[in-house]
Amino acid sequence: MTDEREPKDRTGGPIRVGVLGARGRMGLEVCRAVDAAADVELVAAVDQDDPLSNAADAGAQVIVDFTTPDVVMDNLRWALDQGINMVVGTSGFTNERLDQVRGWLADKPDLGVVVAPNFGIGAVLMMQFAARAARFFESAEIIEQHHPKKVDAPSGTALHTARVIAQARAAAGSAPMPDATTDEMAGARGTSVEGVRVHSVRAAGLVAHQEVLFGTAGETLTIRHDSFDRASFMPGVLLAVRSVPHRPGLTVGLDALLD
Ligand SMILES: NC(=O)C1=CN([C@@H]2O[C@H](COP(=O)(O)OP(=O)(O)OC[C@H]3O[C@@H](n4cnc5c(N)ncnc54)[C@H](OP(=O)(O)O)[C@@H]3O)[C@@H](O)[C@H]2O)C=CC1
Ligand SMILES: O=C(O)C1=N[C@H](C(=O)O)C[C@H](O)C1
Repeated sequence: MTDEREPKDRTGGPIRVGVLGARGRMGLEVCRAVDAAADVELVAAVDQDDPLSNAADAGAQVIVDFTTPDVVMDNLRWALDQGINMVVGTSGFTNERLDQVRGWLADKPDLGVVVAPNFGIGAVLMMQFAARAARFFESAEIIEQHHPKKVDAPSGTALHTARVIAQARAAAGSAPMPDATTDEMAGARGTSVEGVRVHSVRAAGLVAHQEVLFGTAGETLTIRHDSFDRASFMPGVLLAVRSVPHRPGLTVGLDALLD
């Protein structure tokens, strides 16, 4: 996936990349990864209080956003208005937000946006395996674990996983999950995302981890993914940066890029 023979931009030069959230945990790692790859070039590193126009002025062809859920939609709108493709890792994407992005793209047929809840290849596979397993089990619960500086809960990955499990169960006509709880302290059963219970753990020492627990008569299946280092996300980010100039419209998740 980091093959340097990948197509570069249409002029044959390196793809010019701007990073938003460039001084954050992910942004710093993305700047390093872009610097280290021969077929992409870091032209702008923008963080809080820097003008977004730095990225457009530097001629960015792709903007990578790892900021916060409260500013990412404004960043997206701005980049599309500037005619710049976007790769978005920032969490907070509801179905409504995705529809809004599709609406913005409707009159920009040459532009592409990739929104990926998780750029870790193992995490993408974990979500695919969970979707495949969903129809075979009566019960499914998600336990996500992250570092305590994470601002959102549940994680974007957990929300996406819950949605794909719910879709697979609906398509299979699965019955509601068994759960006789009637006496519950608030939060004890996590939160329900489209009928799938999600539990969020925050603890020092963690990076990004998720278990999907399936159960049915006499057996359970646990699918677990661990990111121990943010380097785990970089092959996926670079894959999206290389792909997005050739993928008009909205791509959600890395699945289509890995086929
Ligand atoms: N899809 C994936 O694979 C992954 C997604 N994420 C997601 O990425 C996001 C960022 O995570 P993380 O790097 O840990 O968070 P950080 O808080 O470390 O980084 C966010 C950075 O964005 C900056 N920022 C805030 N507002 C703006 C703005 N308007 N313009 C430019 N920069 C801005 C922040 O500045 P300041 O601190 O000064 O406010 C900070 O430097 C989160 O939503 C997280 O869930 C994280 C890992 C992987
Ligand atoms: O904030 C993080 O760290 C992460 N955020 C993403 C999410 O919300 O799922 C991806 C990964 O879990 C790391």
